[in-house]
Amino acid sequence: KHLAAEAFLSLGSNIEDRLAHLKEALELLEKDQEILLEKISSVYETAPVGYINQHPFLNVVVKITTSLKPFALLEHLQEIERAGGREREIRWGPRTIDLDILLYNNENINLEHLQIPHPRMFERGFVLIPFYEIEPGYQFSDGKSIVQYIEELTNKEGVQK
Ligand SMILES: Nc1nc2nc(S)n(CCO)c2c(=O)[nH]1
Repeated sequence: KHLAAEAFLSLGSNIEDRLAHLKEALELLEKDQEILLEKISSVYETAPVGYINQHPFLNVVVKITTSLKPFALLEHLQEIERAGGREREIRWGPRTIDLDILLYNNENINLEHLQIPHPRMFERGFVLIPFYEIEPGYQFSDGKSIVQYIEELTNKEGVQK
């Protein structure tokens, strides 16, 4: 596998057998000839954000190396979501499995169907904490560390409560 790029993905599931859906998605990622799983975080149970009265999610963050370019990677992830039987009826509705691209090398992409870095990742504890677990020393292009983003989020949430 010629794996040129490094990327981070967030995986989440909040219906049926959540753990089985996560495992299935990880197996499909690993089976993909163009994706190599480098690191997988622990599984975190997290309160749903962005949508009310949903069931709690199970989330992980994974580090991959891949020969796929960003759009091709997005397509492969959408194929895994479909394979996981994702019901797209309700936007933000319950989902069997959700795969988001968080980062792709140091690239900045801002298109309608693809924004990298993921636009909401810095407000999501369910992304930042697992990310920190597998890559504590990550330096973002703005020079900030993952710890600084966690502190900012914690302070903000502190203020809100
Ligand atoms: N805790 C939690 N809340 C979420 N809200 C949305 S939308 N999602 C799907 C990810 O875009 C999640 C999630 O994965 N975990």
